[in-house]
Amino acid sequence: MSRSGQGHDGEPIPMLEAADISVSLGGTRILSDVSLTAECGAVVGLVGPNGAGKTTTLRVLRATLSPDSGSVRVAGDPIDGLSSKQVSQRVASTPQATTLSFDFTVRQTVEMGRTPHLGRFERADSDDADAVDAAMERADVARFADRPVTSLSGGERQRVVLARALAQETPVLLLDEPTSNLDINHAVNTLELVAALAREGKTAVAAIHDLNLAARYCDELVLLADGEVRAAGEPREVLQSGTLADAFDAETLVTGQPGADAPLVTPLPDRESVDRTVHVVGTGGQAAAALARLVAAGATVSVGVVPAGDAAAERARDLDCQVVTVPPFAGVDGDSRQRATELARGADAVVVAGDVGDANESVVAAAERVVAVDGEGVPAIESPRTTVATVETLRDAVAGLPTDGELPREDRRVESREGQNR
Ligand SMILES: Nc1ncnc2c1ncn2[C@@H]1O[C@H](COP(=O)(O)OP(=O)(O)OP(=O)(O)O)[C@@H](O)[C@H]1O
Repeated sequence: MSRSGQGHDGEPIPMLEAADISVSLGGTRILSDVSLTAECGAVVGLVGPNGAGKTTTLRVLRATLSPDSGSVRVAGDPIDGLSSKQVSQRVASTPQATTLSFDFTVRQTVEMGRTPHLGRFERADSDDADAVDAAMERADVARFADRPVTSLSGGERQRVVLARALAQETPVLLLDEPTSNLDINHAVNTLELVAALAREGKTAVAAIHDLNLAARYCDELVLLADGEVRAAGEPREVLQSGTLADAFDAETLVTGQPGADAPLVTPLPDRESVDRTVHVVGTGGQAAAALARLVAAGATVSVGVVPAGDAAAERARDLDCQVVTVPPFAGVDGDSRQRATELARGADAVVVAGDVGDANESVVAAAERVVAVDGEGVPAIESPRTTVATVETLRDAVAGLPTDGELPREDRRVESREGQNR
């Protein structure tokens, strides 16, 4: 092993590196030119739909499957040049299905993790016992130590196989769906443990189905679909609606996780996209919620005038919408009002939500059609050009609008004033 951790050029050697891996099984191409790099101390998440090739990639990384082409290096050394014992001194893995069918106790099962450190027929010593105890403690299975593994629940067994991998004391951990059977508390604890192990210097590659847990706990993600890498990088770079639509064939809304610097992916029902341009006028949480719904529905959304830093302005920025902002407490200047008015005039509809403010009166007045989101601060406007909706029904209200205006502009102005005065 290249213990210095540095190559000849002074660059750090990745702890695990796969380059251009291709695999065919039963005559079918399963992986095509898959590459990934896990630096020392990193948690890399493998994400992607069922059948994408995550488990197959992990099998190649732990050398239980030889690729047709491509190479894997562990700490700089080609894995195919290592004996199986050497591989298991460097790489520990947990399988996807935890079928521990033999009637071993939890302790005996975790002790199996010490095998790569023992000579043939050599007995475990106190160092081994300490490693087993520590592993059981960290995976929260010490209290089951003397129970047969077959008596444990699926989630408890999953933690036992993690303990077995930890007892192996390898620099690399490969985890296939480590949280699939776990309740949310144990899922979070398990990934917190993986993150803590990484901070202590271990390198982990984990196949994780839950994109939000993956986003929160992985330094980097590799998105696989149809055996190919579709995106790789920091979670924020990888988890984007367009990329996810392509890989999962599903509509998602990507926003931010509360209390964490990580994206939040919300799957959305598979419905036809709303092909409308909408200008949102309003501030606060309700306007932010309205514009998120509209973006998720496929509408082209602009926002404003809105004070910079307002929830609606922040959400618009997150979702890459055109937004007209003014500095907080600065009032609306003529130029900003003019730009927002043009956006409203060019849109199929203006959606008013949350606190609209007097300064936006002319912006609303420029609208061909208005959808008022009923709620605190928004009057239930009634006029031929105005539809009232809730945030929940907003998508259908906008989808149902005609794209061609039917009302002459003079009428619109009158109705607008009526609407504003109530
Ligand atoms: N031995 C095999 N022979 C033929 N096809 C196989 C074999 N093993 C796996 N496959 C196929 O390879 C593809 C990738 O499987 P893999 O288990 O790597 O996907 P995955 O991303 O881990 O999926 P999941 O999220 O459902 O666990 C699947 O279509 C699977 O059916």
